[in-house]
Amino acid sequence: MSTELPPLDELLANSFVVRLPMRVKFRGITQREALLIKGPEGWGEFSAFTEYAPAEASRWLAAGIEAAYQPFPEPRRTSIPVNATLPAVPANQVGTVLEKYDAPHTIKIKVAEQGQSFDDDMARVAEARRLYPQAALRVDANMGWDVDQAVEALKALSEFDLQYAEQPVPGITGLAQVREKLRNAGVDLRIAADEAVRKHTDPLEVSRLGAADLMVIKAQPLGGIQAVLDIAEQAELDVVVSSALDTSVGLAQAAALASALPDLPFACGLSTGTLFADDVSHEPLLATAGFLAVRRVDADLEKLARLSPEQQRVDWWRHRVEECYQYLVRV
Ligand SMILES: O=C(O)CCC(=O)C1=CC=C[C@@H](O)[C@@H]1C(=O)O
Ligand SMILES: [Mg+2]
Repeated sequence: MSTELPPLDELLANSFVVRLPMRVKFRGITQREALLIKGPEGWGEFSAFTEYAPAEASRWLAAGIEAAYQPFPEPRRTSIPVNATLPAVPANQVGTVLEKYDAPHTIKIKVAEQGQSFDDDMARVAEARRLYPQAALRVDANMGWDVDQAVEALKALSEFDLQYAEQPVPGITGLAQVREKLRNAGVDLRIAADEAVRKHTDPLEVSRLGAADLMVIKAQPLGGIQAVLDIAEQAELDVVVSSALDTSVGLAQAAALASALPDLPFACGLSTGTLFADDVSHEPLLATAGFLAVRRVDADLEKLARLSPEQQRVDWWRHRVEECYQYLVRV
């Protein structure tokens, strides 16, 4: 990366910190912070989750720099099928949350949330199925189960006809075990790897070991469009592009990634703009009837000013850029 890195002071001079309010709690947060970079090719986003250490967060910075300084790749498609994302809300809120998405054909439902029970998951998925009988449903446990819990839970949830289950347990071997146990029990449910790809030192190990059926790939966590296209090319598994809960600027980069892949067999998790109550552009990247346009998104300066958090958070993000930049210089 070091040869392509712009000077740090140039990056900082063109950086803007925002905090977006969310309509509904997701991943334990109700406000999403991000640092946006204005570059010669357009806007880029750096929004590694605040608990991530610099080594991991630096890949997100590389992605933000790529978006601001490099053109997006030649698209193979101009519109991307996307899934609605349903946070781990109580069953009686499922309708209200999903109503915000325009005619979703695919819905990803969070399950195994800390502090909740398996009955909560069953009720949430049952309600989504009742309201959207034709939709493809998938679940994401974010590693919230152990192997036995996952097998039991997924056997029961399969009743609702699931497209796949994302990262039911931690690790790569755990995924392989869940997959095999489900097969042995006669449950033919695809397993997708997410954290086992984006948080692993080698994102391709899942594929090499055949531990899952699908790989979730994300532009920011994996270091940008080019890095992910390389991973996808080497992977022997189907890939699903997903968001990193980015603002519309980051979603545009993720949609550009999806637009450049040779095959796009599954709807992408890029409808998360709907989870925000406000965004960085007057033309946020939101799906229409389950499809997202492939286009650059420019942040609006008036919005950026209005969404700027207190100075202490601005300083924190700028310092984080400096720390992550040092990592990228060394790579
Ligand atoms: O894939 C989607 O439908 C939306 C994106 C999404 O679920 C996520 C975005 C950001 C952080 C992750 O915890 C989460 C995921 O696990 O896939
Ligand atoms: Mg996931």
